[in-house]
Amino acid sequence: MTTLCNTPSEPKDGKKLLKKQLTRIAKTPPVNIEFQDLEYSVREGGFKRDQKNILKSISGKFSAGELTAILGPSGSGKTTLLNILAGYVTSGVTGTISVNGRPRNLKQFNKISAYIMQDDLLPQLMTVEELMMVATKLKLGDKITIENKKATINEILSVLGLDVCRNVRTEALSGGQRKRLSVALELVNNPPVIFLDEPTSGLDTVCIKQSIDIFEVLTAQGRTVICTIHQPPASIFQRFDQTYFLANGICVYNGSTPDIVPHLSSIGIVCPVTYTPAEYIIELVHDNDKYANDLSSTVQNGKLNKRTMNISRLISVPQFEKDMCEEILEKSNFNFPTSFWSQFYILYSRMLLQLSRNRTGMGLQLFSHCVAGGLLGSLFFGIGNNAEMAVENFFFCLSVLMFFIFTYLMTPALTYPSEIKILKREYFNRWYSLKPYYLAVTFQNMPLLLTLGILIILVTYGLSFQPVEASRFFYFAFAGLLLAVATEGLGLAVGSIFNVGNGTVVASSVAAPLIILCVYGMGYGSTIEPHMKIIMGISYVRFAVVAGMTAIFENRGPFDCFNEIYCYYKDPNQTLKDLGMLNASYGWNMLGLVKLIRNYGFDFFKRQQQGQKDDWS
Ligand SMILES: Nc1ncnc2c1ncn2[C@@H]1O[C@H](COP(=O)(O)OP(=O)(O)OP(=O)(O)O)[C@@H](O)[C@H]1O
Repeated sequence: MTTLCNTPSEPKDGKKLLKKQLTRIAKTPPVNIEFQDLEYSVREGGFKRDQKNILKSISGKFSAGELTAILGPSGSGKTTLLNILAGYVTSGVTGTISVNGRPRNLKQFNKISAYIMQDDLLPQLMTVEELMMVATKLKLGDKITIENKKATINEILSVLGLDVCRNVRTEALSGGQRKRLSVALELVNNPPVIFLDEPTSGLDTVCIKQSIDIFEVLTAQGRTVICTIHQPPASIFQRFDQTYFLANGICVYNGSTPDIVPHLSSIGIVCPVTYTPAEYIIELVHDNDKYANDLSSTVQNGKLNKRTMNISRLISVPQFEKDMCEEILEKSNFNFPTSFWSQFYILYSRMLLQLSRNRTGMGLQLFSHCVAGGLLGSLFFGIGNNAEMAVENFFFCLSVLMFFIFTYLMTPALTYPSEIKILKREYFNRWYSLKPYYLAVTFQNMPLLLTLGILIILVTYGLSFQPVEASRFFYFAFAGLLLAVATEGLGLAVGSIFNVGNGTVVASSVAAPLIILCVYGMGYGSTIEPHMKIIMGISYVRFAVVAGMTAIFENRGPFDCFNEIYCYYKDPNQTLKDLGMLNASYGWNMLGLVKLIRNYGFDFFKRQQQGQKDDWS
């Protein structure tokens, strides 16, 4: 069966027999989405002075029980329309969007809809079943028993044809399996509305057919399934109940798929027999505003729906009377099904599992710490009690802390940008709130950071012959580890805001002034200008260096002098004085460091929230 322009399409009567059903998650209220005079514009160009209209006063309605395709040439605004309907983009949008006849309440709507984005980014190093279990635990909450959760997972995996790869890790899945897994993860809490951006891109025809089979199953159970799609093959195109065509931000067709050819004929456009209607419309309107405008006026830019038959797959929804549907939607409050600590526990366990499986990453970190430890230990070997090496002793302290800065600033700045996409998808689809995620991400690297941090401090402290006093070692190690934690927070902040390329530049540009400010006044510490002291307070590295130096130098006996006639740095306080660190308080500097950790972490957290708000509230 094909849907070339001269062949009739397969009728949609809602009675098509489905091979597999989702019985455990089948109940869902019908949700109809209507939009009127939707406009979206962005500012672009130098100084963002030019206004670009991406969607131009389009209207339309997508109903429950209908599989809808949004089609159009590249750049016509398909993804933009989906982003707006899903609530992912809200700023710069005008017009009305209503859900079941009422203005869309975005918080409620987010709760009842799922948005599967084009980048099917999935957490690495986890199997299909493990990911499904995480999604089920987060989305179904503690009230559902583990047996029920497992049964739900089994059913979804079976219907989506993923049971054969349930123990396969995500990086080994094929493109089609990854896309289906993205759908499976969102299905566990049975969203009545599913948006899919290009769910078939990069798949072969067999995989596309499998995906459409699944969408048909979901639609027939009362869901509203809307997906953007590039030129679909004939056999796929005819399986969509409704098509919404865009060209350059306007709607050129809105109606049932089988009605396209008669509609074109009625306005004098004869679709060649070798084309599918989708291909032909795209070719007609591509770079041809006249055709696009003419076609758009025939459907009043989406206000008119061209359909001559009932295309809904729903025969009736006996279990959901109208009032009941509204009640279900009303009750969709903003609460998460799991508590704060459950979310933290589930997310933290997932992060630890991923970390523990990243053997290469752990091996590299261990290697870099061992190499750096050996290098620093041999460079500063035996200087710890030598008065002539007092300045080198300061460099020793500085070098160990610099190692922490570069290691823990660059690693998250480079690795976090890909994580942030997973966070955006999961948070947008209401898997969890940001606070437990932030807490989990802050603590995720802690076990490794503490182990490797103590290792390098132990090696360098020992090889440089620093005082063998447990308290001094503890204070020095504590300053170094706290600096590493603060720096990792800063690295996360950079990684969450910038992509890898920009993040690298920003991270090194941030580190440079912090280090310059930290060593300012070296050698003339007692004469540092008051305003510079204030500016130096910005550098949290300075707090750690002062705390580290105080830990090693304060309240200790004189250094060994090999030249008895002139031994300037015999008194440890002389070094501290020349560095401007005499009488500095270890406690206050550590407190300053803790405060900055809190601020950097908080900024990161705020940035996440702000970013999400910009996008959809
Ligand atoms: N934030 C933005 N700033 C500037 N231009 C934008 C922005 N968002 C979208 N656009 C532009 O709007 C147009 C429509 O983009 P959109 O991604 O919706 O197209 P599309 O139909 O999904 O394309 P494709 O099929 O190639 O994915 C494009 O020209 C795009 O460059």
